[in-house]
Amino acid sequence: MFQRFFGTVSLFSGSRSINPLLSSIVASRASSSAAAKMSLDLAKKIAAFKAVDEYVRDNTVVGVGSGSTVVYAVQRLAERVKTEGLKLVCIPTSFQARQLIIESGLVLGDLEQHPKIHCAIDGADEVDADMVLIKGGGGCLLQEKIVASCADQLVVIADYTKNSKKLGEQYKKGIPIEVVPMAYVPIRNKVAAKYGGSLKLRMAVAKAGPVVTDNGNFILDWHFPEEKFDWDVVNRDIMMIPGVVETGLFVKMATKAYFGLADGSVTERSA
Ligand SMILES: O=C(CO)[C@H](O)[C@H](O)COP(=O)(O)O
Repeated sequence: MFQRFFGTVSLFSGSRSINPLLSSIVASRASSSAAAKMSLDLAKKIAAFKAVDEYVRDNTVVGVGSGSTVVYAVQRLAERVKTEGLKLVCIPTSFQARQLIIESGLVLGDLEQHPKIHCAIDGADEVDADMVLIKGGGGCLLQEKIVASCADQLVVIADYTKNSKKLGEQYKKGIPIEVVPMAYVPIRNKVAAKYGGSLKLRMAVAKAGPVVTDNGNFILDWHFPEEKFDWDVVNRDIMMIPGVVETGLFVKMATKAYFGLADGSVTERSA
């Protein structure tokens, strides 16, 4: 059947001849996935630009989140500093954020000098109808939550794939839980026994073994069962287990969320 459709294609035999029909299918798949990525990137960018334009004021301390959407927020911050002469101090939430701040020529600060942040701008893996967030897909949840907790306002920037009615509807990788390495097995067992589902130790991609966070810890991704949870209670419960450092559940923290859409517009949700 394969041969009838594609002719005697030699993809698997090492010959250089590729059937024109097959190569056009491959090319069109590649171009549609490139188009999808472009539309997601545009969605991230417009959400990030809008958040920076609407929330960042002169002479303020700004928390800088982590992830691919935050790259656009930093780009806009740097543009506004240059064109409007804004005086900002930027507090990073990760090694990545620190590098972005430095490379963009923004002023780098820390919580020792600036324990009070006016506005933190950060991405999210999912935002539900009550503005509960899953964060930590990029493994930076601990510092992100610390910075958010010091901010008057936490503004979320995201593309349309992060907008959900209920957690788990869009984001399928579970709730990240940062744990002290020696405790990952008992924590895994305790969370599963109390709430069900399964917890997976997050493994590194370009290194053998587990992901090690910026703080030297491991991450368990909790694939929770499909039921109605009170996330505030769940978050508190998990935080009580010895060895848990932080969860990626951000409950009652976000002030505002901006979702960039594929058509170039932005929708908003407020707490
Ligand atoms: O929580 C995070 C990192 O720990 C990120 O904010 C989250 O993963 C979203 O990232 P992106 O903007 O790349 O979609």
